[in-house]
Amino acid sequence: MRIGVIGAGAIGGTIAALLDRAGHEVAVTARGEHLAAIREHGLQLDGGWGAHTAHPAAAAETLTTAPELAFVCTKAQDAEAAITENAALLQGITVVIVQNGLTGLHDAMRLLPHSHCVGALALYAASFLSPGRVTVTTAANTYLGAGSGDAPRVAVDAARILNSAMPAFAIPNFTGAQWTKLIVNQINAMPAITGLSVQETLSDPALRRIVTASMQEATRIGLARGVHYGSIQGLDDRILRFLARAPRWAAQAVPLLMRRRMGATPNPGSTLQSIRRGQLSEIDFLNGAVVAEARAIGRPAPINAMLTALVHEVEVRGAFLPPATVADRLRPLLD
Ligand SMILES: NC(=O)C1=CN([C@@H]2O[C@H](COP(=O)(O)OP(=O)(O)OC[C@H]3O[C@@H](n4cnc5c(N)ncnc54)[C@H](OP(=O)(O)O)[C@@H]3O)[C@@H](O)[C@H]2O)C=CC1
Ligand SMILES: CC(C)(CO)C(=O)C(=O)O
Repeated sequence: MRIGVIGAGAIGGTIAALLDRAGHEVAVTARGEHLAAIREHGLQLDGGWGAHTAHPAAAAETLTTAPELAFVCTKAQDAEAAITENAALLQGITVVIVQNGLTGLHDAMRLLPHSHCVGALALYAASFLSPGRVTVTTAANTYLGAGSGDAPRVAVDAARILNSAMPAFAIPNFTGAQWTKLIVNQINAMPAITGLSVQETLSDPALRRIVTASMQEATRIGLARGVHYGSIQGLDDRILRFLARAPRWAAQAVPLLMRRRMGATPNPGSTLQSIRRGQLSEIDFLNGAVVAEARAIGRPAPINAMLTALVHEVEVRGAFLPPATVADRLRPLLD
C-alpha cells in the first residue's frame, strides 16, 4: 500500500520505518538536517522493535506521491501547516492524526472536510535525538478511534494496516482516551523543566509529588468537564476517579505505574526532545490544555499553569532548572 507519513520524527519515523519493513511503499516529509540524513543514509530505526533502515521517498513539506493512507505525526503546533501543505493529496483518503493533546483530530477534520480523519494515541515512546535516527525506548500499543462511541470503520481498517507493522488497535471512546493520555502526559513537563529523563523525575520524591498533584488537578478538571476517561495504559475511568480524590501519598501510585510501564531505557519524553533541539515545545497543548479546559468552566488550574510557565521559561532562557528550584517554585501551590 502507498502510505504517506507527514512529519517523520520520533513517532512518525517509527511508523514509517516499520511500515516499510512490513512491505508498504512509504513516503515521508521531514525538514532540515533530518531530511538530508534520510535522503543520504535512509531512516534508521533501532530500539524496542529491532533495527531497520528504510529508504522512503523523502521531501520537505509536501509528499512526493499521492498516498492511499496517511499519518500526520508532527507536534501539535506544526500540524495545521503540515496538513494544509498536503491537503490536496489527502482528499478522499483516511488520514490518521497521531498526536498528544485534545485538539489534533478535531482540527484535522476542520482542515480536511473531504478526508476520513481518525485519531491515534501512541503509547510507545521514541526518541529522535540525531538526524536520520530514531530509537524506540518503550514498545507499546497504538490506539485509533474517533468520538465517544464505537470506533468508526475507517479507524478499524487503518488500525489493521498499522498492525501489520506494530501493535495497533481501534478503540471505543477515543475522546475519553485522549483525556486519559492527557493525564499520562502530565509526566512530560518535569523533564522539559529539569533536563532529566521521565524515569529520573518520577524517582525524585519532591518532583513526583508535583507530578502527582498536577495529575490530580488535571483529572478533576476532566471530571468537571463531564469526561468519561477511556481505558488505555492500565488506566481507566475508575482508576482516574480514584486519582482525583485520593490523598497524594496514595495517588502517587499512578505516576509510579507510568514509570514501571516505561521500563529502564531513559525516556526524555517528546517535550524535552523539542527543548534539546532548541525548538518551541508542545506544552501549551499538554498542561496548557488543562488550563484552557479549566478556564472554560471558570476554574483555576494553578499547578498546570505554573508547569506550563516553567517550560516556557526554560525555552526562553535555554537553561534547565535544578529540581530544588522547581520544588521551591511549586511548594506554595501544593496543599
Ligand atoms: N516521542 C514520543 O515518545 C511520543 C510522542 N507523542 C506525540 O506524537 C506527536 C509527534 O511527536 P514526536 O514524534 O515526538 O515529534 P518530533 O518533533 O520528533 O517529530 C515531528 C517531526 O515533524 C517535522 N515537521 C513538523 N512540521 C513539518 C512540516 N510542515 N513538514 C515536514 N515536517 C514537519 C518536525 O521537523 P522539525 O524537527 O524541523 O520541527 C519533526 O521532524 C506529538 O503530538 C507528541 O506529543 C506521543 C507519544 C510518545
Ligand atoms: C508518555 C510519553 C512521555 C512517552 O514518551 C509521551 O507521550 C511523550 O513523550 O509525549
